Amino acid sequence: MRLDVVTIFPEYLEPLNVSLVGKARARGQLNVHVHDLRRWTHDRHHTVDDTPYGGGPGMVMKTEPWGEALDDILADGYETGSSAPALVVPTPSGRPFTQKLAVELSERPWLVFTPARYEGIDRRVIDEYATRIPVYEVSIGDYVLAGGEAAVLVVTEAVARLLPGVLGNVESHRDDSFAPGAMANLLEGPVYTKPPAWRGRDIPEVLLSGHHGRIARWRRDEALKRTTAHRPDLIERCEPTAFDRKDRET
Ligand SMILES: Nc1ccc2ncsc2c1
Repeated sequence: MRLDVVTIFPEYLEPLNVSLVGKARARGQLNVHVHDLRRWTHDRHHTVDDTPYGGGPGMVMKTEPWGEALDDILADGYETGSSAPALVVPTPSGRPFTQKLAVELSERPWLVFTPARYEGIDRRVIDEYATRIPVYEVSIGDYVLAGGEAAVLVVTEAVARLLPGVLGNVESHRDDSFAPGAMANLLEGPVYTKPPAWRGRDIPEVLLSGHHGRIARWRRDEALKRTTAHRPDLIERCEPTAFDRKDRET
């Protein structure tokens, strides 16, 4: 997979050099190019924004630098053998970013991220490229951020870990809170490791029992408890399992 990120804060994307994404890049599973948008400005001040038409607070990112940047990046990708790019526009007004969308994005060969600052990018940029390639406008949540770079880090990690060979233990996907299966749509319950006792706190007995059926049931019960407490909206979406059917029979 090829990833391009166009930003006025390239240093914000340094975390893409470390950990899971960094290792995937080192192994050649991910090809990441971070571009400074100001490279495509031509004035002394490297201007990327201007006041909004219609008035109002803040500034809007100008069309010209984005257009020149995206044209160059797409041309470079095509020339070097990449194909089927999609634009990923991080924006608070986008569709919610979910595990399902992470899976969809992970199946694409090339993503071009356009994190904005200020009040956003002039709409004509997105409309222009939407005539050529798929555009995903994506929100990572309902809160105020200064820009979209943090969202690029979130989306990139969620997508990269789904790429074949990136996660060592193929089982790791199975237990994800939002991956398909018995624990789908449930929040993960508590986890424990050695030492067996710590400041007077022991490990739940069932986890030491070696009884895999009981352990699986306990984990699902704990996940149901946690989900009921923190995300009741997910409960009606979770799949009934053998445990639930037995409960209904008894
Ligand atoms: N403020 C804010 C909230 C969510 C979000 N998602 C992508 S960019 C962004 C910005």
